[in-house]
Amino acid sequence: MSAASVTVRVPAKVNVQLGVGAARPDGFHDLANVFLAVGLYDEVTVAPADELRVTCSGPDAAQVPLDATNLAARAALALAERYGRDPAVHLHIAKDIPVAGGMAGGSADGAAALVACDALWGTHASREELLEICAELGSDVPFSLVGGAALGVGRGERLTVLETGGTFHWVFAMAERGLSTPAVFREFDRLAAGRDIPEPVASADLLEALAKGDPQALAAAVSNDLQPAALSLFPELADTLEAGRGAGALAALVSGSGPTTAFLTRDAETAEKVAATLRTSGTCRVVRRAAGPVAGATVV
Ligand SMILES: C[C@](O)(CO)[C@H](O)COP(=O)(O)OP(=O)(O)OC[C@H]1O[C@@H](n2ccc(N)nc2=O)[C@H](O)[C@@H]1O
Ligand SMILES: Nc1ncnc2c1ncn2[C@@H]1O[C@H](COP(=O)(O)OP(=O)(O)OP(=O)(O)O)[C@@H](O)[C@H]1O
Repeated sequence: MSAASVTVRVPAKVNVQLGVGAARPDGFHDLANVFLAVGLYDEVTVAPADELRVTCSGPDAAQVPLDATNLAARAALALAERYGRDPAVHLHIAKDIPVAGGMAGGSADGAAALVACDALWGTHASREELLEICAELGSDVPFSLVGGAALGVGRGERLTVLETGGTFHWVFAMAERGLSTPAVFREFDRLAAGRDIPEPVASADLLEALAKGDPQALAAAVSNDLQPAALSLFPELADTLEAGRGAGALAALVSGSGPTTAFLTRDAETAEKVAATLRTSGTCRVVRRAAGPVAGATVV
């Protein structure tokens, strides 16, 4: 690409707590969503072109839409509209984050494209403006911009940055097929029917474990209210969770809306052992290791 291109690197996320409230009148759910950015990355490169165009490379590229529904394209269009720019750019996504895996891959590309177009066009949008556009694009998009660790409330888009006292080592098992986020929330509603759903609140123990950088304490506090819904739609994930627990993970949970499963380990060596066991378990498609927190969308 020409010298006038800009590349932004953006991480995946895991939800260490996903507290879900009852469905709101607008169909969304109030959340207590504790995000941790982990070192699995997409890279979005933007360069001037004759028209808005999206391309994608990587093992899951065939599953990524290349039309105006792509979150990277939507981000470019949103920024162009706000600043009266011509949105004619080529956006290339080098995708390493699993697609429809509950790791905010599309959201990551939206945040990355926004930062890349802002740099390419010299629009110098403020952090607040960028976060506002991110929230319009999707509930997870603001966190992809910010990275690190954060509590998201409302739809998950209203963020408070959290302190972390160390690095946490994770293993991620990608499943044979994806799960649709709206379908998982719908299944949550079905399973919750007739029950009183309390307001979700962030766990004080969990926030303390993050602040201390204590993996054992974090493992005792992680939770995901969408996990029963994801397991209901994808029962085989229980075998993956069991294989990881058996291999020595401190905690095993579904990542966000799934179907990627996440395994928190004591240290990097244990992560390698858990990854090796999962790879031969026959319960998943691909196994990756990643540590977090890491920075959000960053120009490289
Ligand atoms: C499951 C999580 O990934 C956890 O971080 C997010 O809550 C989902 O974030 P996302 O993919 O950015 O979601 P959005 O694109 O905003 O919404 C997709 C769909 O998920 C459901 N949704 C999402 C967020 C939320 N707080 N309540 C919901 O019910 C809605 O059906 C919505 O139509
Ligand atoms: N840039 C993109 N990369 C991947 N999927 C995209 C992108 N833009 C739009 N999509 C659409 O979004 C759907 C969900 O993909 P994504 O990888 O974001 O899921 P996810 O990681 O489960 O999301 P989340 O964790 O935020 O709920 C895809 O099936 C695809 O149709």
